Amino acid sequence: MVRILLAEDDEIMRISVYDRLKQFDWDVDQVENGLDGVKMLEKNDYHLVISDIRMPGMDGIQLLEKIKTLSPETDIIIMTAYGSVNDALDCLRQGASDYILKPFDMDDLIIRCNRLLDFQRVKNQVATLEENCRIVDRGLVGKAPAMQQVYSIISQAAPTNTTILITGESGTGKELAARAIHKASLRRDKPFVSINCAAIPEGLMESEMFGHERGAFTGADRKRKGKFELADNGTLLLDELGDLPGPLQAKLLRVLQEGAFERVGGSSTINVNVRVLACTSKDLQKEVDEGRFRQDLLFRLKVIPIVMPPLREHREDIPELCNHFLKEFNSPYNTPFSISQEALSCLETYSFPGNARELHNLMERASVLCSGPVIYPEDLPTELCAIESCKETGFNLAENMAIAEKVCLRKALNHCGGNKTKTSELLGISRKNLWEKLKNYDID
Ligand SMILES: Nc1ncnc2c1ncn2[C@@H]1O[C@H](COP(=O)(O)OP(=O)(O)OP(=O)(O)O)[C@@H](O)[C@H]1O
Repeated sequence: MVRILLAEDDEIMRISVYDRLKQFDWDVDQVENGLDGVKMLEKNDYHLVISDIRMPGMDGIQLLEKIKTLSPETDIIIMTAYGSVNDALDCLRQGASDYILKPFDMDDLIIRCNRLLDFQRVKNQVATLEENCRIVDRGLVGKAPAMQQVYSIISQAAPTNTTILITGESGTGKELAARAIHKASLRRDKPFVSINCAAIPEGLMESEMFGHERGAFTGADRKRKGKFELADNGTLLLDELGDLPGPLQAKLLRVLQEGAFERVGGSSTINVNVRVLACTSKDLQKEVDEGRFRQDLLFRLKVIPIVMPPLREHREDIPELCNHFLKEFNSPYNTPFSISQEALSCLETYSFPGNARELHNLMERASVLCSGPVIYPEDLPTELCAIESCKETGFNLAENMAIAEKVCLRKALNHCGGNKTKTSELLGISRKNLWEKLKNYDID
């Protein structure tokens, strides 16, 4: 529902604007001065503030400054008398969205309100679309059978409202899978909200999840919606669920069963329609056996389980993943980044304890350190290259020297932008000698 704050000291004016605004399906609060306006803004979220400039105590200009810090998303319409247009222009410069000269036609004010509210709606839609595009761009990649199994469960389960528990080692793409489920569900145009149960201190977790009323605890100077309310009609991802403190597990179970909860410090029951997805890299059955996790909650959550495979179990996806990750990084060369076969063979023998996230980070590092658009073994951490070079050559000195020579030639050539005359000068060898070496090592 649209929420509007009206600040005006002139009672007749205030009541007539209030009555007109109330004819719409808008929730309107009214105050007589800026100080009371600030108090209301600290407690509530407003789409729009309509404020007079001249008011006792705190005037409209000071109120405007406060709004810009307390609630930068809120639009402000300034009401001003004909003689103080310059003040109104100052307000526009300081971030007011519009002004209206008194006396005004109420319909004129309503048109201005609607224009700003429409613009807010469009801005929100654009933000949702951008977020969705970002998710599509960063979708799950991989064609290996282990990944196909994941896609198949996602496509069957996504259109339902069932709770899904996604498990797997760190970096295997659990959060991406959760986003993919939301994107493929009927809730795709509604919010996707996530909360990391491991990153928030235990004392704040309940308020993060369920919100709080004003004064619920020291420092709660305004009421606040929790993630469950923010995700209403959409999807809520409980990331690192294995770290959810015991008392909250009981409250979560109730929301999952009844769709209802109370804010911290509140007594009224709030009903929500939220699809819950949960991720964890912990073995929840073990957590149950050791008394840290509720068995009934685990049963409720794992109606449909998805297990993300570790990268070492779908190595065949490494080349596709590399190219997918490399697209993220802007190449300063004329061609986009790509990876050489030799670098791929280094990666294919590595165990990847950090899974696809580690591969992503390796590609980011390589894209910064490489001296051309192609990633070679020397752009990977030395441990990885060492594994590969020893695998191929053992400890034969001549063969290891040849690898070093090849790396040096390629780096020098890249450094000189492919210019062979400059490269031979840089290396201190003749152009003919360089040409022979390049041919010998099959370097273009
Ligand atoms: N199959 C995949 N396709 C594309 N990118 C992937 C894939 N798996 C993981 N990633 C990438 O790896 C990184 C980690 O992914 P994500 O955060 O989803 O993993 P996670 O399993 O939730 O990790 P954690 O348990 O540590 O939170 C991200 O950059 C993600 O884009």
